[in-house]
Amino acid sequence: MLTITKRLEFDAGHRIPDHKSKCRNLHGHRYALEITLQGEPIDSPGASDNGMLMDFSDVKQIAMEHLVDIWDHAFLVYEGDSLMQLLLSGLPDHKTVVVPQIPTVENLAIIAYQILAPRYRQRFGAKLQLAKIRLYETPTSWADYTASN
Ligand SMILES: Nc1nc2c(c(=O)[nH]1)N=C([C@H](O)[C@H](O)COP(=O)(O)OP(=O)(O)OP(=O)(O)O)CN2
Ligand SMILES: [Zn+2]
Repeated sequence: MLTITKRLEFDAGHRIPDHKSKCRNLHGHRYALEITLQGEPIDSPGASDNGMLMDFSDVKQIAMEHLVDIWDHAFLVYEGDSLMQLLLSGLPDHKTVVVPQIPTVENLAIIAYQILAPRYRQRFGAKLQLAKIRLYETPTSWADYTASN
């Protein structure tokens, strides 16, 4: 099995509304997103991406367009966190992203996978698949979400 991994970083705010301790407070993280793709090297002599699963710049471009540019410097708020949504809606031009689950690193890794998997599939077909998303919330805390197949 052959995989490649591209790492991107972004900053975002969140809170975990029911948390027993400090994470119920508004705070932010420098998240690191590692995108792992599985497939076979392209065999197309003379092509720019010959010998690659996918050009790392294309891996990055897709993730930036569909996820990282949207989440970077945003506040990620759970759709059930109505108090927080009310507060954020009062801030003019605030960058808020409503997510369908509580924004733990586990749930954000799953959401990132669900957003990105079809994008890579659309551009590069069935020969390539998004095998894993690893999302670091802090340098010592992360979640992995792996394709089930
Ligand atoms: N399983 C999870 N546990 C926690 C999550 C989470 O998303 N999933 N999130 C938080 C907080 O949001 C925050 O990330 C604190 O995490 P923690 O690793 O405790 O951060 P610290 O900086 O305090 O950790 P160090 O041990 O100092 O590196 C809490 N738990
Ligand atoms: Zn946190």
